[in-house]
Amino acid sequence: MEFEAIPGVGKKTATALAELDDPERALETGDVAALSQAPGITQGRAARIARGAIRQEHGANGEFLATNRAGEIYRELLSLLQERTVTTYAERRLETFFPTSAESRVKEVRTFVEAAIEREADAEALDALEAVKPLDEPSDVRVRDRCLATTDAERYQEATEAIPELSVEVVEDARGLAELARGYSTVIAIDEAFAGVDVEGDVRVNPSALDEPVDIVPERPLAFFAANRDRLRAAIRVHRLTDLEPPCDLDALETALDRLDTDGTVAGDDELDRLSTAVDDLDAAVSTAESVANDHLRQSIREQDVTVEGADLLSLVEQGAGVDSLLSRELADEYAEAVDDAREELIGSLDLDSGEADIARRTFGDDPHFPVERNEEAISRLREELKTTRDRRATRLKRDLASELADERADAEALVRAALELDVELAVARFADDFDCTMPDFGGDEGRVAIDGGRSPLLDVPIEDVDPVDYEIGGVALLSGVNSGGKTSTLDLVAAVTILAHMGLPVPADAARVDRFEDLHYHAKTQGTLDAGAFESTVREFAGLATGGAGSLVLVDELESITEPGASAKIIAGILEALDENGATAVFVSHLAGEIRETATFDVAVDGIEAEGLVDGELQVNRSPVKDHLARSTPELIVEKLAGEHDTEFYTALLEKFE
Ligand SMILES: Nc1ncnc2c1ncn2[C@@H]1O[C@H](COP(=O)(O)OP(=O)(O)OP(=O)(O)O)[C@@H](O)[C@H]1O
Repeated sequence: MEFEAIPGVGKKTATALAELDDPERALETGDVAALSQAPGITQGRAARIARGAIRQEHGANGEFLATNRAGEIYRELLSLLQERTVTTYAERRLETFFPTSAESRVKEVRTFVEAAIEREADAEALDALEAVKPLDEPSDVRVRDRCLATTDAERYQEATEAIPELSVEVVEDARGLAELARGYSTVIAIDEAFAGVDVEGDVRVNPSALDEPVDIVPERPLAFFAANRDRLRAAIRVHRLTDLEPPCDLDALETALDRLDTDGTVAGDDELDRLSTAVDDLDAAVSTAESVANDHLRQSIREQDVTVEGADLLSLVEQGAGVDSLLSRELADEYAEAVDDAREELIGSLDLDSGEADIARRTFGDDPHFPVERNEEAISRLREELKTTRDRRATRLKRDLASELADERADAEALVRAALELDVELAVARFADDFDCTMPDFGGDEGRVAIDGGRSPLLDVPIEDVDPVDYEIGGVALLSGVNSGGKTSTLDLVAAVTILAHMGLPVPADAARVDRFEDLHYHAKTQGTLDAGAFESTVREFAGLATGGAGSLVLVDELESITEPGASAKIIAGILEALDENGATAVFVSHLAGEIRETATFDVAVDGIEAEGLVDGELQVNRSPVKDHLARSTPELIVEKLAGEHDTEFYTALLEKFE
């Protein structure tokens, strides 16, 4: 894939993307988490890149949102979707949904939505989602007791890139390897030429080492899984709590994670724990055993009546023998018992196996002595034996777990990706549910929008208080109506439904048909009369639309305030004529509908939002515009109300002026 062909992707970003494992997949699926793994790319930037890639793939190059107000409505809708996400991933991923006239893209999102709106999740699943984050690659794994060695500069470069966790050393020959072996516990020579060399120390020749990184650095998968343990556990929980199909055996992955400590070492192995404790407690255990023997012996001596015949005593004294020979002669059994006790104490407290116990027994010799003394040499041997067995076991466990986890890596990534994508789906599902949405009929080419029971999610009233609106547009129309009757809100509703439909998303209505438009021009109400310059640029803007607006949906709110009413009506009539001629679809909200209709050279349709009457001085409005009907205005209704209440000629005369 030519990354630089993606809109918004320059040389630097293209190089960063190329560093990813599978950038094509990430771009195609809008996987902002994977894209943001590329150096220097944030999740926000990743969303923009993914959007560019989707545009390119579907030929969706034109900007659908042609005006500021259209862009604002899109952003408000996007926020409503984003508010319903739990993860930052889903928030950013939703930014890859945009309105477009490209049918294939709309179809693609509609397929996604069909599955998404079936999704359900309870509070517990949403809570589990909180802890799901894109997986992180720990960058600080350094292994200092092992190194790679080569004689070749190119191989050196290759090795530093393939295995950055280890130092790579350049040597001249086998002697260089021997020197390295003095500084590192293990040296791995990666050149074929070293095959068969015999060097002192742990020097291994492995020309294919760079292709087997897990064997060389089991710390890599261990560090990866240790760093991501909580995220993976959360993703496992999400799968268990929802109907997501897991990509792997969840129990097996969980068990493997349980065997891993946060620092990347293996946990939960009883034998390794036994050996580690034995090494740590050895000195203390020997001291205790020694005391046991001495206490025992002291007690025996104290309780013993030793009778020595005079001749024997004489011979002992003459030989210069010490009390030890007396001990050996008279208390041999007691001594043996005391030493036995000490040995059993040592073996028992350190929980030694039979081989280790044989060495441990030598800690206390059979020759009687008082006090009983330990044999330092035997203790050293026992310590060495325990340490070697412990380290060997730790290495083996590490390797086994590393290779098991390395095999699980792709599944683990898929697991987290699925959980994060679920959050995107759930946000769409909840949006659809909260606003009672339906999938619109999309794709006709008659320039029509028909909304049945539409409820604008952008209104300033709670959704349950929104009056449903029916409105159908096609061709060019004026929308008249009472003050605060809901004209602007109707334009907002048409814009929102059109934008959502062009995003491929469900719309807040009982039913809707939205034809395909090239773009949406929505002009918000102009605030106050414009000065000459601003007036000129507004007219110019509409001139562009009037000539090139075929296929556009044009929504304009009260353009009349750009200049004085008489001139405004003429200008609006002229714009409508041009739009009508080139086949655009347009709705212009105006209080001058009557004047514009009279000025226009074609039969412009006028729809109206009308008050059904006044109840307690409050307007009762039918929010759905009535077709081909110039709505009565608010002042007229007030006069009508006064005329009804007071039977005076003044009010009747005023009322007649409106007829
Ligand atoms: N469908 C609806 N359901 C409930 N309330 C609505 C609806 N439409 C509009 N409203 C309420 O009426 C208020 C006025 O609506 P809006 O601004 O759209 O009227 P307008 O006809 O454009 O007013 P103006 O003539 O002043 O420009 C809104 O702020 C909202 O509170």
